Amino acid sequence: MAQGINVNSEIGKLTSVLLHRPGAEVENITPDTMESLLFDDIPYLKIAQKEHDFFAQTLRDNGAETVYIEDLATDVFAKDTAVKDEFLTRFLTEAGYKHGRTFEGLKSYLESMDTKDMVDKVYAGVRKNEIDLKRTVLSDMAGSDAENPFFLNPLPNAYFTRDPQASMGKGMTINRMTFPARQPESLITEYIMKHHERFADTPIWRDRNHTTRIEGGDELVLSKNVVAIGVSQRTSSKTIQALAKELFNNPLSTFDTVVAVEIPHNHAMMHLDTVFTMINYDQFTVFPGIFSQNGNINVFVLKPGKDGEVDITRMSDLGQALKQVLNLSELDLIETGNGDPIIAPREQWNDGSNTLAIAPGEIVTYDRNYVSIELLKQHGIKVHEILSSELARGRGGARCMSQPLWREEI
Ligand SMILES: NC(=[NH2+])NCCC[C@H](N)C(=O)O
Repeated sequence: MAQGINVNSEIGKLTSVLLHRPGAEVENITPDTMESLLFDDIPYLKIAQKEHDFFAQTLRDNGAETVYIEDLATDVFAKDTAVKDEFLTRFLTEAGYKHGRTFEGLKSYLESMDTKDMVDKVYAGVRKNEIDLKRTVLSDMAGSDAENPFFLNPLPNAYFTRDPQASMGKGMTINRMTFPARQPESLITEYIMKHHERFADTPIWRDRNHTTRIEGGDELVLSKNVVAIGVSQRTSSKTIQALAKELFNNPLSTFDTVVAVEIPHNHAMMHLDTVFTMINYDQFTVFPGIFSQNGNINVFVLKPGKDGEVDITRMSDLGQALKQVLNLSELDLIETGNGDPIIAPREQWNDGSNTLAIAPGEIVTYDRNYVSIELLKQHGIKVHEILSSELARGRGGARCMSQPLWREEI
């Protein structure tokens, strides 16, 4: 077991990675809640779990330790009941229950469980018919609250462990998530980072106690010095500038360049890593739909300025910007679906651009995107294909489902 975090690239050999095995939360999605829970369909859980186990096995077979976030949370809460108590109070408060009978009822219900069951329940959600609060309140009988069968909503996006936090160098960002459906996920991260001995002394570049948003799918570590961050549906430009300032001024950080890439703000491309991933020193996947007709895109290069401020240079050529910040003479941008107007958007929708590099030039990706896979192979990439019928319904691929904790240096 490696202590702490070490992620100085997107491509260094992956030796430890954080996952979450999809559980009962996925079966608590309904047609009515699908949209607010950020799903496009309801996955068949049994198959989703098989697919996820196959993914995890692929990572282990290739030398990575797989660490399950639900196990880390269980360690933390089982070890210290005061921490567990504080967590439950905050979790319930953030869910809208500050005190009173519902708060007390939910808290004692969760506390009565074995810690692992409690953690599973936090992910799964709590239905109103699970506990009898012996109360008569209007909100149980009328209005939108009455329509919701849950006291605590499920967290079905938790298997996308990439997003609630992001490893960056020796540290981490713990993210303020955009949508309520995902906000509780990073509270769990906060408790793990604060209380698990594995992460003692890990610097936190930015915590979740902000009103401006950022999600891990937008945070790419291109090198020891350079991070790329998407300006997206989920990550605001304000957050990027504030994070850049922190990274440039914190003595524990090695980063001196942040590249902000503005992408379309929509559900199909909610994060930068759904349209762009790094797969080798000088090779990237890219979805051509992010460029304007003339091939341009808004790219901003942030550098340390005077008096701890940030200097910003605007560019419009992604390739040019990448060459400049990474000191490359050549660059290979490999287009999802070979740039075909039908195949590219279809394969992007099913995360064909979303690859997880496990070593330079070696990636894990969904099997269904066979046109992109063939092209990647032609460009010399070694591809490990994983099963994808059910997992893909949540709109995330191999990179979204993994949070690297340790990568070897490149
Ligand atoms: N890193 C990623 N691209 N994650 C994908 C997350 C998908 C998830 N359904 C959401 O909308 O939040």
